[in-house]
Amino acid sequence: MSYRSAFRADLFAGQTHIVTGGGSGIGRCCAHELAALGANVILIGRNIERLESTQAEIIADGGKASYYSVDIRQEADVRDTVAKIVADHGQIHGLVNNAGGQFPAPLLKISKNGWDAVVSSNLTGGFLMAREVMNQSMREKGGSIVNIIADMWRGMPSMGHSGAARAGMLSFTETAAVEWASYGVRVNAVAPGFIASSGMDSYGDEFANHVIPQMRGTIPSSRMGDEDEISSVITFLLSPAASYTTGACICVDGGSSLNTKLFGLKEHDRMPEQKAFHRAVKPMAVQRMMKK
Ligand SMILES: CCC/C=C/C(=O)SCCNC(=O)CCNC(=O)[C@H](O)C(C)(C)COP(=O)([O-])OP(=O)([O-])OC[C@H]1O[C@@H](n2cnc3c(N)ncnc32)[C@H](O)[C@@H]1OP(=O)([O-])[O-]
Ligand SMILES: NC(=O)C1=CN([C@@H]2O[C@H](COP(=O)(O)OP(=O)(O)OC[C@H]3O[C@@H](n4cnc5c(N)ncnc54)[C@H](OP(=O)(O)O)[C@@H]3O)[C@@H](O)[C@H]2O)C=CC1
Repeated sequence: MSYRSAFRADLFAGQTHIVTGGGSGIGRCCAHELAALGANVILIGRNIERLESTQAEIIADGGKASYYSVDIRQEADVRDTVAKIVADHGQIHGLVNNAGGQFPAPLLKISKNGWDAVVSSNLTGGFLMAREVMNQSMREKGGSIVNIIADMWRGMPSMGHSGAARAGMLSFTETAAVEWASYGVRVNAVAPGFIASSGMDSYGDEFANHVIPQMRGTIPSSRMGDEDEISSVITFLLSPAASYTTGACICVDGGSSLNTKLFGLKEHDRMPEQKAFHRAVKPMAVQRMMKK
């Protein structure tokens, strides 16, 4: 198995975990990590080619993976797909609600359809997946759900539709954690900061050449995160190490959500040796996945 996880190799042996958006970026990386830890991984997304290719990579690495193509915004399709997954694989132990995305635009340039497309991708879709997994497996057998949100604290300028949806997803996480605790189901969230994922490449040249360098200057850790740094926290939350953790949100952002925009740390505030130190240090010290 080529994915070098920080966790014990048989952590999820005999378990089935669903990763939405598992064909690319953070979801693909997480699918690799869960498979390397023994899980039977179910990949969900719309683009069959990407799902097929991630499945093939995992199988080539000696892991178990299947995929189901579905748009998480379509209620009946989500219900039928979860039913198929349960029929094919039995109990669902974990759900990673990672699928989502948005387009950069100021509020005044967002049409109703644009708003709805983003809110349904990042809020309604996650709710539908969680409700169906709960109704069709977890309410009988327990499980763990991890919702991926974003750094939307104090607003998300230029991505206001996404910020509103992610804030909603955090509230959903907290409500579900309370309502579903007595079923043995834990529900937590992970809020990534700026992660150098394949998804980040989808916003065009202006974003890559101007917005990303500007954002990088506001990150106390002086670098963007890597996909595996999100995946390891998802893995922790799915695992028994987090058995008393529910309704929590872990920010995985190199400190960026704490850096005040007014008088906060900027790139030019750092001493040259501090910059070099921060760039050199990455806790796990290995780049486990190639970005795709
Ligand atoms: C700081 C970074 C933090 C976060 C990083 C990440 O998340 S990383 C990576 C995460 N990955 C990604 O973000 C992946 C990339 N993102 C996506 O795939 C899309 O943003 C999506 C999720 C909305 C797709 O939804 P969909 O296929 O249903 O969309 P559709 O094409 O059917 O259009 C529906 C409506 O939206 C409108 N509209 C669409 N684009 C733009 C635009 N640029 N401008 C203005 N409007 C736009 C479109 O015109 C239409 O409205 P209309 O004309 O009928 O009034
Ligand atoms: N990278 C970053 O810095 C950050 C990322 N995030 C969030 O993390 C998650 C993963 O992002 P990342 O890996 O970077 O980006 P990607 O664009 O690579 O991943 C998004 C995935 O979601 C899937 N998806 C999107 N909409 C749907 C849908 N309606 N139904 C089913 N699948 C869908 C896509 O697959 P397909 O197109 O095949 O359907 C794709 O695999 C996203 O929710 C993202 O917004 C949050 C904060 C920061």
